[in-house]
Amino acid sequence: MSVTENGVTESGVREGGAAEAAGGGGADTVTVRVPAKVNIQLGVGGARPDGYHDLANVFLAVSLYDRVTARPADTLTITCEGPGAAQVPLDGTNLAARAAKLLAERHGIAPDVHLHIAKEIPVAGGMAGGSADGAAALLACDTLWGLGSSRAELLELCARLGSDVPFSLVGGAALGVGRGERLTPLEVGGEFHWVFAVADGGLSTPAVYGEFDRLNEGVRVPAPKASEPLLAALRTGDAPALGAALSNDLQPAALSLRPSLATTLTTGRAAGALAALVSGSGPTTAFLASDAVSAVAIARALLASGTCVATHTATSPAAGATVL
Ligand SMILES: C[C@](O)(CO)[C@H](O)COP(=O)(O)OP(=O)(O)OC[C@H]1O[C@@H](n2ccc(N)nc2=O)[C@H](O)[C@@H]1O
Ligand SMILES: Nc1ncnc2c1ncn2[C@@H]1O[C@H](COP(=O)(O)OP(=O)(O)OP(=O)(O)O)[C@@H](O)[C@H]1O
Repeated sequence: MSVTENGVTESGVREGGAAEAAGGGGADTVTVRVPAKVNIQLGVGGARPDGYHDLANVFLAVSLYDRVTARPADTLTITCEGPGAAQVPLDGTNLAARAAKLLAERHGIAPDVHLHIAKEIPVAGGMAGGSADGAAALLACDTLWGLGSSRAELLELCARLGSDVPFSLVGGAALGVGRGERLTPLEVGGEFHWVFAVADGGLSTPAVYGEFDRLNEGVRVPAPKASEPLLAALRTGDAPALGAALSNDLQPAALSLRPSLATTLTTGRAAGALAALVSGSGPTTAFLASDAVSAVAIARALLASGTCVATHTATSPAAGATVL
């Protein structure tokens, strides 16, 4: 695994101390594991006056995880390792840092903590990697500082950090409405197998929503609504039916900004995927497989095609943020 270690304080001063980057386990450290998500339906309405879009967002957590370790420190510092770590900001804009500050502020304490992020979730990939780290940091700091916040209190803070953050805390499957932050848990009747193809470089979520608005200029975008056939397929664990019902209203916008993703989608379908779609705002593409063996074959074909830089196989549902 490639490792990038950069200890930087909130004011941007680089620290030494790669030793800070150790995993959890000791009495003074708390490690939280947190999953990535794929949107199995992303229904997007027209732009709201506040710049957000109303969604019918069916989230599914997948077994691809970041780990966030919190340990006491003199000031708030962040380190990050793993693929894409060089693209992760280590200052106060990191969602994990923002989470620690928000929680500390709520309790009138100083956010003096070192947060180490072990990253597996693609950065700026449409799989809610930053959101996952925000949710994980909230739970890790709450545990480290012995605050005992309720689930409702944590969810309220998650929603302030970002639209995807509440789902990273709860995991499983859920329908998100409003800007995606108001969740109703969904029943999942079986295990689903996925392949994720990581693209070269990321896509900015606001840019993809902006492209959605541009493509829909002059069009009356209907209010989004969760698909009944999709929810039924999820409930019964029926992979072919789920494949037939997958949809992402942001996909045309992501493909418009990154046309090469169309070839990745075609390659995965040709390799036996039940269905293929862009994950959230992209550019990661998601492929539903009929079983674990097929998933490995699809991942191999995608990598061999050169249309992506890495692949991950994963299953769903996966548990939300969990203290290890
Ligand atoms: C594409 C998704 O990942 C699907 O789950 C999410 O909708 C994005 O969620 P997120 O990254 O947590 O987004 P936020 O941090 O809340 O918002 C970032 C930006 O995305 C756009 N945004 C986000 C959510 C939403 N319902 N409508 C939007 O238009 C807005 O431009 C916003 O300023
Ligand atoms: N902990 C973090 N991990 C990754 N990126 C972060 C983090 N904190 C802040 N960022 C910033 O957020 C941007 C988006 O990264 P992120 O990995 O969350 O994208 P994403 O997975 O596409 O998000 P989403 O699916 O929620 O729209 C990055 O380009 C980076 O500048």
